[in-house]
Amino acid sequence: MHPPRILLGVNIDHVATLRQARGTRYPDPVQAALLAEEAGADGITVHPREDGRHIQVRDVRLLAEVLNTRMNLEMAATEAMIALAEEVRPAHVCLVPEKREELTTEGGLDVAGSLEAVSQACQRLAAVGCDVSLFIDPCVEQVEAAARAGAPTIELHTGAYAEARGQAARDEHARLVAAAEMAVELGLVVNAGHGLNYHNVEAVAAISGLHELNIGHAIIGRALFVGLKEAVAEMKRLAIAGQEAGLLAAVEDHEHDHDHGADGSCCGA
Ligand SMILES: CC(=O)[C@@H](O)[C@H](O)COP(=O)(O)O
Ligand SMILES: NCC(=O)COP(=O)(O)O
Repeated sequence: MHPPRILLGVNIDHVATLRQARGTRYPDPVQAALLAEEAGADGITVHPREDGRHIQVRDVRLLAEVLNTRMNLEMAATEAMIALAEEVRPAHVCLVPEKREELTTEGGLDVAGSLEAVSQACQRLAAVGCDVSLFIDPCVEQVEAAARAGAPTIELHTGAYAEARGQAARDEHARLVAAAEMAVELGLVVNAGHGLNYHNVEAVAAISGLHELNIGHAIIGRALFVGLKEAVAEMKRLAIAGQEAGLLAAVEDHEHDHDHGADGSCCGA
């Protein structure tokens, strides 16, 4: 059976980065979100940081009123952010680690090391109807902890894969494959994101069991040259093409195993 088409969540943080750089009223991330939806975005992701460097609380409140798809609110599990989520009740909340001095999210949430606190945050958010996801590194320990914390969804941090080259990139890809496989076995919904771009997205979309990719920086960067709608549509085409290629490769592997025996012996002719 063909799995559901992979979804694309568009992160619009960096539209707000440009606005905040001058303290102007433009470009407005809310306008960007509506255009991204028109171009085929399946959801809109925002990450209001504690230091207010891009997305503002005003943006989150307005988006909650006007979005036609779903909001994925990425946030640190602080009291202030949980209160905001309880107020606006986004469809999805993704809990992420946050450091003021970081340029961008450096690693995944240490769910294994803070199981009690993460479980409590998950319960509070689920109580107001949010589907909670945990942004974690692709490692077995964190995937298992996410399942124990009671989150229905994880988002695998693809940053290390995106930054690696050559054999290191293949190794990081293999970690993502293994983490996704384990998460699916544990009954989790599996998303992925961070640092994905027009060159590396297909290999990630090809990973079996992925539900959604969340992509921002590369799309907003490309939008400068081709327009936001085209940038979103192009990314969506690549994600779907990647998923199709992954499915085809899985069928070919299966046929190869059938013809040759899973142990390599030949049983075809
Ligand atoms: C959690 C994550 O991977 C992204 O949302 C990322 O944090 C985008 O926001 P920044 O660019 O502010 O890191
Ligand atoms: N969670 C990842 C995300 O929302 C987008 O990250 P990036 O594409 O801006 O690196």
